[in-house]
Amino acid sequence: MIRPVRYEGGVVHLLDQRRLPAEERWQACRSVEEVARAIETMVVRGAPAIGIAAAFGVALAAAGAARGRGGGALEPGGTPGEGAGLEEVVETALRRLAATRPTAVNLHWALARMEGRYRQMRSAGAGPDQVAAALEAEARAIQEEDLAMCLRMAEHGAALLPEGAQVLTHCNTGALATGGHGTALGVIRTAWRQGRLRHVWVDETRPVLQGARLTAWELQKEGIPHTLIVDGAAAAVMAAGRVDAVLVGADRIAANGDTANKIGTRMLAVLARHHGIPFYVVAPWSTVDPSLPSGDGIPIEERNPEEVTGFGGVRWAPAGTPVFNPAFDVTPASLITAIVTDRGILRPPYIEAIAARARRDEPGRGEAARWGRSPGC
Ligand SMILES: CSC[C@@H](O)[C@@H](O)C(=O)COP(=O)(O)O
Repeated sequence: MIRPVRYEGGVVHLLDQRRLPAEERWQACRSVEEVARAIETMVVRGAPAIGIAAAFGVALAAAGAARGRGGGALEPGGTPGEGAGLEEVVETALRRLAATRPTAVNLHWALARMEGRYRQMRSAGAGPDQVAAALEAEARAIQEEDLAMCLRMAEHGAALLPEGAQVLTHCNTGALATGGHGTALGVIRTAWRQGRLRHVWVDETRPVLQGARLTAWELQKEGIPHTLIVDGAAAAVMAAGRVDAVLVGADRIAANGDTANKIGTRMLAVLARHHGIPFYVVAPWSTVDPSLPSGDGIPIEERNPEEVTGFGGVRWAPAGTPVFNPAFDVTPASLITAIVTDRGILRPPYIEAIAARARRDEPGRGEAARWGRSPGC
C-alpha cells in the first residue's frame, strides 16, 4: 500500500509528490522547518496527509528537545535555538506548522490533538523522553486511525454506487493524500475490488495537476480502468450520459455542510446538479469543522501565480499577466447529495446531522479552532 509519510529514527520521510509520476523520491525532513516547507511546497499534500506530516513534525521537535537540540527547529525567524526548553520547542512547532496551509482543517485538528497529548503528559509530570515517546505514539495513532477511517468510508461510499458505475473524480484523494487507501479514491478502490465499478473519469485538476499526475498514477498501479480529461471536459462526459456519480474529497466541511475542496469542485457540483448526477463528498470526521457556521468562514489559500502561468519551468502566459490562483473553492451544501464519513453517511439537512454527531463525539474541537487561526487565514 502507498503511504506518503514515514517516521524513522527521528526523521520524517515524505514521498515527494511534486516529482510524481516521473520519479518516486523520498525527501528526508530533519527539522520542523523542513517539514513546514515540505507542506507549503506540496511535497506532501492532501488534507489528512498534511495533518499526519505535521503531527510527525511535532514528534520530531519533541524528540530533538529531549536530546537537548532545540527540537530541530533551528532556523532564524522566531524559532528556538540550541537548548530551548521543551515547552518553547513544542509551542513553536505547533505555531509554525499551523501557519503552513490555511484551508485543510485536518492539519489544525492533528496539531490540536498533539498539543492535547503534550499537555496531558506534562501535567502528569512526564519528563522530556517520556513526552517525546508519547508524541511519537500519538502521531503514529493519527496515521493508523486515518487509514482505518478511509477503509470505513470506502465501504459506506461503495454501497452508494450502482453496479457497473462510471464515476468522475477531481484532484487526488487517494493513498497519497491520506494515511493510506484514500477518501473519494478509497471509495473507488473498494468499489473496484467489489466488482461494482466500470470506469473512472479523472479530471486533470489544474493548476498543479493532482489528477493527471497522482490520481492517474494510483489508478494505473491498481489496474483500475480510467480516462484522463481536461477539467473543461467534465460537462461533455456528463452530457453524454457517461457519469453515474461524482466523488470528491474535502479540505474543510462547515457546520451546515458547505464544503471546501480543490478549485474546480464547485463547478463540478453545479454541473452534476444540471445533469441530474449524484454528487458525493467523502471525508473523515477530522475534516468537519463544526466551529464554522457556513462555508463563508473557510479560509481559502491563494497560491503562487507561477502555478498558473506555467508548469515545470515552462512559462506559457506572457510575462506580467495578472493571475488569481485560489487553491480551493466552496461547494454549497445544497449541491451535495450526501457526505460520506467514517461515522456513516450524512444526508441533508447537514446542519442537523453534523450538529448531532459533533455534540456526541467532539470534545477537542475548540482547540482545533485555535490552531486554525494561522497567519493568512
Ligand atoms: C483526501 S484529500 C481531500 C482534499 O485534501 C483534496 O481533494 C484536495 O483538495 C487536496 O488539495 P492539495 O492542494 O493537493 O493539498
